[in-house]
Amino acid sequence: MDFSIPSHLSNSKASPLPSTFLSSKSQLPRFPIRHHLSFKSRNSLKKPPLISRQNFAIRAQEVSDQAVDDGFTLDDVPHLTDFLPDLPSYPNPIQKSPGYAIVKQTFVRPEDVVAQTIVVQKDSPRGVHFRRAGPREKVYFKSEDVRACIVTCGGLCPGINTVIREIVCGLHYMYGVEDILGIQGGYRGFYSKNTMALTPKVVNDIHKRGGTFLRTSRGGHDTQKIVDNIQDRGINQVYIIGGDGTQRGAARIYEEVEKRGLQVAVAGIPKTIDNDIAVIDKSFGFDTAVEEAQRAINAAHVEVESVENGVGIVKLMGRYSGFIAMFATLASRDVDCCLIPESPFYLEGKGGLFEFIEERLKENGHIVIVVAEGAGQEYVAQSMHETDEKDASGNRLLLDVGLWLTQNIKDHFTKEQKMAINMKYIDPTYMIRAIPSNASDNIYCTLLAQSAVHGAMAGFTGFTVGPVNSRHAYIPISHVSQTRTVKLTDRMWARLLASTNQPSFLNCDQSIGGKVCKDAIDLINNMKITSI
Ligand SMILES: Nc1ncnc2c1ncn2[C@@H]1O[C@H](COP(=O)(O)OP(=O)(O)OP(=O)(O)O)[C@@H](O)[C@H]1O
Ligand SMILES: O=P(O)(O)OC[C@H]1O[C@](O)(CO)[C@@H](O)[C@@H]1O
Ligand SMILES: [Mg+2]
Repeated sequence: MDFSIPSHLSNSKASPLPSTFLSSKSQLPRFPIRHHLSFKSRNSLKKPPLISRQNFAIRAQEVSDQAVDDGFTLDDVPHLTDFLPDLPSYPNPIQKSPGYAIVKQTFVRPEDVVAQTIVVQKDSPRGVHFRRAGPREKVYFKSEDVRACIVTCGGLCPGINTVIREIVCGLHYMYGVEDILGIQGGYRGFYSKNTMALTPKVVNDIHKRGGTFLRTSRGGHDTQKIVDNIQDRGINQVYIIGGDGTQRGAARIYEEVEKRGLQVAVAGIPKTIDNDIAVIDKSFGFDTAVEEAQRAINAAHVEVESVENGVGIVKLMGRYSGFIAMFATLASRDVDCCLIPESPFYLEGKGGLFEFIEERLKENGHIVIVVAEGAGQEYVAQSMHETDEKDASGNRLLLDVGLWLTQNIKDHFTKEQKMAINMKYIDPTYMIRAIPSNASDNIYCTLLAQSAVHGAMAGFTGFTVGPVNSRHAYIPISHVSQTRTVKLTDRMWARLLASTNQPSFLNCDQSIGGKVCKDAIDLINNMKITSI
């Protein structure tokens, strides 16, 4: 095992690091390293040696006294040697693979990190950084000893099959791994279904299909049973593709694996159609879904502009986050109003939706509204029989805001005999996620899969891979299991309002809309101003 300090770090002249990275005394990198203590078991484990890995020479505790006050933090991911300090390493076989043999810089430099915030001011602290993803000089598995498995959990998303395919091909063609198992039907598949052998031949065409080749499910996460099964089957690399819930489950698996001291690398690949995963730039399949949503919006627009007083409503996915609706609206320019879960709205009175619809109908003869499925749930609940139904994973089941909105608009205009309207309601929710990924998502999926494979082979564990400011990084799982929502105070929402010229629903004069407006204003006042 090579725990020595890389030569370029022990010699300041040869170091590629800027001088501020280096301590004048030791010439070691002065990175304060933040480990994820949310993985509680870390504390109880034996401390690794001072210089524990090939990549970063010293650990947080030891560098704290040397750390320069430039606010640089490495938000590090765990490594197998943290709890298996005597694990041997091997030269990375990738340098002999046909693809990489001629690459100029085959390996990611150990000190390469990715900044979480790239817009900074001259004097601002350097901030949080993540390890850059990619192949490392040393690996902690012999190819012939690897027994990998792949599991997909949660809802569908374009590109899952591409990720599966590229994990299999990446393991096989880059690292010569031949033993790869598919876990079928989500987490519960670990202990209730047979596995299937995955080879490049088996997965060759699957990226052309929507859905997941391995099938999926919600619920059924039993950490003990899953890790028992991993142990019984001799699996030592686990690739887990799924959303925020899945990543929380992956964190539990990692913790248990560490507790049992198993040489098992746990790698998460973030998947969600809602784009609600924190830290990463964007989730795969999101662009494909937004593109597919254009077809529904376009259909609504064609319908409503061909009739008198046409009102088109398109319901799109987005349980707690309105990213699909927001981006589909911005992309389309046929949408007059976009309603998302994060932005409260109201129907009646001044500044309300009815008033806006009437104005647009008078002005243009038609209107298109995009509504995210999670929008306005509290109002729907007031008029429908509220239930507290949850899916198998514990996610609240949503009431149908599309039908509710359609009915309320119809009632308003017909009952009050204001004007005869022509309502067209389109609900393409599942259609936008059940398709194969587009070209750019396919490439993105390939990068995610290959980065995950490099990370696991290099012995990293308890990590999720994803792009942060366009560079792929290894991110502690606990970060990405938080739900990201649209921030009304970010410029992107302002851009949408400027594009549609829809009401912001912040007029608090009316009694009917008053509570909702007040909530919205309170919400905005309590938000930190950020920008995109
Ligand atoms: N806190 C948790 N601990 C352990 N497992 C969890 C946790 N939350 C969710 N899971 C498991 O993760 C799997 C997927 O969760 P969920 O159905 O919420 O989908 P998701 O991964 O969030 O994807 P999406 O929301 O995009 O459909 C389920 O099998 C569920 O049991
Ligand atoms: O497949 P199901 O269980 O109907 O889930 C639908 C949900 O999954 C998502 O696509 C992803 O969380 C949501 O947008 C949607 O509410
Ligand atoms: Mg989720």
